[in-house]
Order: sequence, then structure tokens, then C-alpha cells
Amino acid sequence: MDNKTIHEGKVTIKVPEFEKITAKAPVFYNPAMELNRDLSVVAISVYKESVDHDISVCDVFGGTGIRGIRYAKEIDGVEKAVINDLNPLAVELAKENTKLNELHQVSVCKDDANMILRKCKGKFDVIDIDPFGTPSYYVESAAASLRSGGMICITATDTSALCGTYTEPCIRKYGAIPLKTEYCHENGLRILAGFIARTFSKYKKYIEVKFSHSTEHYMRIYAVIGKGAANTDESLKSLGYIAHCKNCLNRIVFKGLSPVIPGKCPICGGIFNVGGPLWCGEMYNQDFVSSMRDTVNELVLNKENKVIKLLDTCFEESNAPVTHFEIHKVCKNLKTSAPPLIDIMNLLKKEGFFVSRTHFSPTSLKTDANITELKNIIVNLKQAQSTDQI
Ligand SMILES: C[S@@+](CC[C@H](N)C(=O)[O-])C[C@H]1O[C@@H](n2cnc3c(N)ncnc32)[C@H](O)[C@@H]1O
Ligand SMILES: [Zn+2]
Repeated sequence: MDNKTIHEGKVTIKVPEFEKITAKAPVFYNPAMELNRDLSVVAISVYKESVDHDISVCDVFGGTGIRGIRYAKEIDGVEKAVINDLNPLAVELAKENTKLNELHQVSVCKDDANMILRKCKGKFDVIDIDPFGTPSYYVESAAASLRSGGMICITATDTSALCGTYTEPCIRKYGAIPLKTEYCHENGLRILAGFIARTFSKYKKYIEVKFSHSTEHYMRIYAVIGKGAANTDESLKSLGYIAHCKNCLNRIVFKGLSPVIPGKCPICGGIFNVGGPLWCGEMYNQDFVSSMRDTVNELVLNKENKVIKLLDTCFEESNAPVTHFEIHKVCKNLKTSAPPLIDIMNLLKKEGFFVSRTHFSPTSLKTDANITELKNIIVNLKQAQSTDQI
């Protein structure tokens, strides 16, 4: 295996020479995930600051070991990092990389992900799940393993299932019906959060989602775990469904596991498509995101600008309602051209509605105005603009 050396954050890592990123590489390393890893360092740093003890971290799908090594090197108070991978070549390389970075608090194991999580029940404060494709096969073991107060960090790259390009794989893997809409990435992230919440609930554990994002080909969720039957029951009330009308773009959130959902849209009589169950609760905790933003300045991040941009937008949308409106889609539905997003946002604000940008799409906004109210705002804006031009 021919290796080359790369530098990420404060670490130096040997990775295999590659021409194409593929899961068939002798050891997997994807430079496009650097943003994901930068954000993980920031999120785990903030988590560490929130607890009053040193922490142990398990990088369950280690690959080159880059995550576990970065956590150990870059986050103060990581007393133990375990890097695991089933691939013996990855284990060998992760050991070499640990030595290269002179880390004594890191150990490397070769185990199946589910086995290490079950064997080390209650041992880790942070469990990082970064597999190929779906994490759904591993969430159950993480739920059994993670102690109360711990944090789970989960990546999913099977976005075609979560976003509804394919329905059946989403039902099989996540027990949820996806909703292929212009806001399908948000639905997908919420389906993943809902699946994590339901899986942890079997163990009387509940999730508080601290930060999450959908970027390029993957989704990522960071959640802190609490314990107790009553709190878990209460938290499951955040599960629900979204009913969407493709005719007028109306959407309604129905909370609960068996809500009464009308078959037709009350605005236009179009058929409602329903997705869920999914997490209708918080997807970003504003204080946590704000602390992440402050922590960026204390770290060495190659993707600092992108990290800051994402965190600023997530901060803005942290108290926003579920779903968002893609403005070109709404304007096409109105058979009109789209005015500047900022003008629509300003008018919504002036009319007393909540409004924010969203990291899911640069041409979308989040608001508590319903589709009729939003359309009226756009029509008024277009009229005012055409009068101005006369
Ligand atoms: C997406 S890669 C991990 C990338 C790495 N976390 C990073 O940031 O560079 C997934 C890794 O999981 C390993 N793997 C696949 N199935 C596994 C299993 N059942 N248990 C443990 N490791 C597994 C693969 O060998 C591969 O190295
Ligand atoms: Zn409708």
C-alpha cells in the first residue's frame, strides 16, 4: 500500500495514495469529509466543556484513525480515545498514525462495530459512528452502550433513502416513509433523528439533539443522551409526520405517533403525501451552536470559513419551524419570477412573521407564515416592485 502524508487540524496522517475515493480502497480516507471532521472536533470540544470531567471517546469506524487521533490531539480533556476498524490494514495504519502523532491516550482495536459497542457498555462518553452508507445497523448497539450524559455523533451517507429517491430502503432501514419534496434533506435528517430517538427509547434513554446538518452527500447528528422512562416518554412526543400537498405546496406537521391526518389539503383539495415518523423537535440547540461558534477561534481548522458559515446559519435557524420554503418552487407555483430572497425575508419580518435562512438551501427560507401567507407576501412584493418601476 503506497501512502502519502496529509495535514488536518493539528495532526499529520498517513493515508493511502488514491486516484478515486472508493469504499474499495485498502484503507478508506475521504478528504471531502474534512468539514465533517472539523465540525466534530468543535462539537466534541463544546460537549467536553459542558461536563465536569475528562472524557473517553470511541471512533467506531476509524479508517486511518484520523478522527480519534484528532479528538485526542485537539480537544483538551480527552483522557482516552479508542479507534476501531474491522479492516486489518486500517488497524495497522491507525496504529502507525497514532505513533506518528505521539499519542499515549489512544488505543486501536480490530472489532466489528456492534461487538466493540456491546463489549464496552457504559465505558465511553462519546461514540462516533461514521460508517459506509447507513448507520442504522449500529444505532441499537450505541443505544445499549452509551451512558446517560454521553454524546452520540452519527453520520449517514445513504441520503437517497433518507431523502426519498427510494422509498423502500428508507422504510426497511429507518422504519419511516420518506417525503420527496423540495425540503427532502430536512425530512431526511429528521427521519434519522427520529430513528435514533426511537431506538434509544427502548433503553429508557432519550436524545437532545445539540447540532445537526446536511452537507453535500451526507448527514450528521450530534445528540446528548438522558435517561429515565418519564423523560423518554415525554421526548417521544417530538415524533410526528409531515403532510405535503404537491399542488399548492402547503405542508402541515402532525405531532404524535398516530395523529389523525386528513387525506386532502384543506387549502386546495390536493392529495396529501405523508412522510414519517420523523423528529419534529429541536435539531440545533442555540446555546450549543453559539458555543461551537466561540470555540472555532480556539482551534486549528482547515475549513474554518465553511465551519463558521454553517454554524452562523444553523444558529439563525435554531428556533425555526419544521420544513422550509424553496422560493423558486413557490414562485413557479405562483407562475411568477422569484424576487430576491432578502426582500421576501424583510417583508415577512415587517409583517410580524418569524423568518430565517436555512443551511439546507441558499434559496430557501424558514418562516411561521403558512403557504397562503407566504404567497400573499410574494404577490404584494411583486406588485410593489412593478409599481416602483413605472
Ligand atoms: C466511512 S469509513 C470511515 C472513515 C473515517 N471515520 C474518516 O473520517 O476518515 C468506514 C470504515 O468502517 C470500516 N468498517 C466497515 N464495516 C465495519 C464494521 N462492521 N465494524 C467496524 N468497522 C467497519 C471500514 O473498514 C472503513 O474503514
Ligand atoms: Zn394544497
